Amino acid sequence: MHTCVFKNDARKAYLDADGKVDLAKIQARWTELGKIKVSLGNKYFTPAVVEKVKGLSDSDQQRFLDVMMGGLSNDDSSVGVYATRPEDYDVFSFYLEPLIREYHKIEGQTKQEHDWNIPVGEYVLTKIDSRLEKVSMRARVARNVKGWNLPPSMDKDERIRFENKMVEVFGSFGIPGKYHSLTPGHKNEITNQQADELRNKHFLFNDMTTDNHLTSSGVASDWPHGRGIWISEDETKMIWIGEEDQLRIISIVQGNDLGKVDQSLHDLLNGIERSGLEFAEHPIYGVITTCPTNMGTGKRQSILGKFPNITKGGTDEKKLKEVARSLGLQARGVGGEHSNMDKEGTADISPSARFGVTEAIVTKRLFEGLIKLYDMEVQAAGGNRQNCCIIY
Ligand SMILES: Nc1ncnc2c1ncn2[C@@H]1O[C@H](COP(=O)(O)OP(=O)(O)OP(=O)(O)O)[C@@H](O)[C@H]1O
Repeated sequence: MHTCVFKNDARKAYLDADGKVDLAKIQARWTELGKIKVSLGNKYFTPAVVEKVKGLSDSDQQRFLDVMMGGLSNDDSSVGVYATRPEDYDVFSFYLEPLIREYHKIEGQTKQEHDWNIPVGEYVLTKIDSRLEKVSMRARVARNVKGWNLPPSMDKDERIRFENKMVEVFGSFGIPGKYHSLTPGHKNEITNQQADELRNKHFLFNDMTTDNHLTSSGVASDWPHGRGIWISEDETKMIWIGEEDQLRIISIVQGNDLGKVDQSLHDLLNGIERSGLEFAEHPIYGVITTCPTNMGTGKRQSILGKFPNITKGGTDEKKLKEVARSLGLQARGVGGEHSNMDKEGTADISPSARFGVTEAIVTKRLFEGLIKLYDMEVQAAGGNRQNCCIIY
């Protein structure tokens, strides 16, 4: 079995005998990785960046190393950097800005705008196919709260304090629900079996210590302390604590109107904001997230659907991924990112863009992309709609 390495051990390879950051060792590792796969973290670690880093204080150099730990520790990273605190996006902008621009395909001046004005009754899936009556629809936003470190650099005490702060918020924000904690000894602690049941329902995130990207970057440190999930009584709204971001605010609705899942998510988000929590926001990049790929809206909206013809009975999931990419969408397996599709080609489809688009545009792109994707599924079935078993 693949063993995961934790940040404090992994970072030792990039320190000198006095415990200071050794830029030459970092440079050598990026060069080595470049022969396997060029991540954005690697591509933008230029000689000019090295010169800038030399001028930083010792503690900022240590932070800079932390930012790159995920990329340095994994051969398969495509981005490979995580912010460790909201200020990283300014302190290390000489490195992160070009990377963010490339990932989000931003040219010229861009300032993130927000727009939750998403029409209900417009993006209705039965308009695409009448059988898309009851589809699993999900929308989530990533959020972090001002004044706290981001998960890669929280220590155990900060993680536990953050969880308890959120438990107070859940008691006051007016939506009936229950908090389930993974923290040993927490008053709301659940058993491993209960946690697995929540995972099977697609509610709870996976054990983070099984993912080397999360362990090596420090995101998974102190697992399972300070981790948990709040779930509304009607099980349509949930909030993750302590995963890649401090908060993942989620709605899952079974139905066919994409606008309804947005409405549900926005109600939840407003409830949290009413409690007085202030989210970390950047004047240009929008909401601050641990991974630069989520900056902007922090929103990912998806549906679960079956694409047995494009994927040739699940044997060619690469094809679905390619087709989806050409439509500005991303296709994942149903177990979350990096999971595989089944023999019916069941996939989680979401728009890729998060930055430089509004929340409303994300929903519109999902709907418009699905029109084309289902059309391609019908074509792959030889034009016979009845050969497409599209429901999850
Ligand atoms: N439309 C959907 N309906 C129900 N569950 C879903 C849907 N889309 C995704 N999920 C589930 O949500 C869980 C989280 O997925 P995943 O980790 O890929 O995404 P995420 O929360 O958006 O975070 P990230 O993009 O950082 O990985 C998984 O269990 C996945 O199956």
